[in-house]
Amino acid sequence: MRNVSGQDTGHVKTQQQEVALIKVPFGLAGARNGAELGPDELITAGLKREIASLGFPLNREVRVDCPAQSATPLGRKTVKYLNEVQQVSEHVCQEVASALEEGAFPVVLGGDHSVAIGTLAGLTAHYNNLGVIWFDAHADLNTEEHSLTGNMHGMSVAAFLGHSTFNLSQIKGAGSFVHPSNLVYIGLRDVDDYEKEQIRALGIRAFTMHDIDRMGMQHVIDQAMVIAGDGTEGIHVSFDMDCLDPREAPGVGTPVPGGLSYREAHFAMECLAANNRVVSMELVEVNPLLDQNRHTARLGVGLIASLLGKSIL
Ligand SMILES: NC(=[NH2+])NCCC[C@H](N)C(=O)O
Ligand SMILES: [Mn+2]
Ligand SMILES: [Mn+2]
Repeated sequence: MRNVSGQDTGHVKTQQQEVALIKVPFGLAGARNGAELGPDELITAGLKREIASLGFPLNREVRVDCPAQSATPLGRKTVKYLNEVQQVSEHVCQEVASALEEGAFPVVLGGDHSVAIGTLAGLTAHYNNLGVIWFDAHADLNTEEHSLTGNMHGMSVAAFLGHSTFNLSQIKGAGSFVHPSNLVYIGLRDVDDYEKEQIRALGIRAFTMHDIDRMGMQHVIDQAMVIAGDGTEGIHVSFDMDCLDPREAPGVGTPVPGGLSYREAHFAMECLAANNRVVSMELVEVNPLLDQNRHTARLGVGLIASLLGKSIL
C-alpha cells in the first residue's frame, strides 16, 4: 500500500498489489430490502475509476451468486435465512481465499453485514492470527438465541468469534475463530443488552461514540491499530456504513443518530492507509432504496479510496 506520501509501505500492500473486487449482492440478512443493490450502486458511483486512478490493477471483479428472497424464510423461525447466509458465506469464503492466494487485496462489497461471515471465513483460511477493526453503530454480536430480530446481519461478529451456533466452523474452507483480544469496535451507539454483557465478558475493546467525542478520532484509531495490529498477521477493516451519522449516510437499513462525521470517517481511513497493516476491507449496508441522490454510495467510494491511500494532496 502507498502511504500518505505515496511511498511504498512494505510487505502488506504495495502500489503494484492487485485489488480483488468481490461483489456480494445479498440483503436477506438485513432489516430492510435494498442492501442487495449496494455493490452495483458502488460501481455506478465510480469505485472502479477511483481504484484505477490510484494505480491498483484489478485482480478480479466477481459477483457472488446470491439466492433471491424465498416465500418463507428458511431456518428456525427466529433466525431468518440461515441456509441462504451459509450458502453465500461459502461462496464469499472461496473468492476471498483465492484472491489472497494470488496476493491480492480483497475489497468485499455488501450487501448486508452478514457478508462479513464469508469474508472472515476466507481471511482465516489464510491468516492464523488476524486483527479486525469493526466500524459500526451496532456490535453485531447477537446469537440465534439472543437476537431480538432474527436478522443475521446482527450476528456476524458472534459467528467469527465462534460464539453462535452458526459460526465459521460450519463454513467449508474457513480457518479458526478470531481471538476477541484482536477485535476492536469503532462507532458503537446502539447495542443490545446481551451484546453489552458479551463485550464485557469477552473483554472486547470498544470505542463508542462517547469515546470518540471524548478522545477524538486520532487517539481512537491509533489505539485501534495497536489492538488489531500488534502481534497479528494483519488487519481486516469491516466498515458498516451505518457507523456514519445518518445525515452523512442516509442510505442504510438501520440508521442510528449521533454517528461519525464525514471527516472522522475519512480521517480514520487515511490513518489506516498510512499504517500499512491492513490486508483487506469490506464495505457493507449501502441501501440505494433509502439513499438520497446516491449520496451514501458516493461516500462509500470515497472512503474505500481513502483506505487505499488516496490523500488530499
Ligand atoms: N449490521 C447491522 N446493521 N446490524 C444491525 C443489528 C441491529 C440489532 N442489534 C439486531 O440484532 O438486529
Ligand atoms: Mn453491522
Ligand atoms: Mn450497523
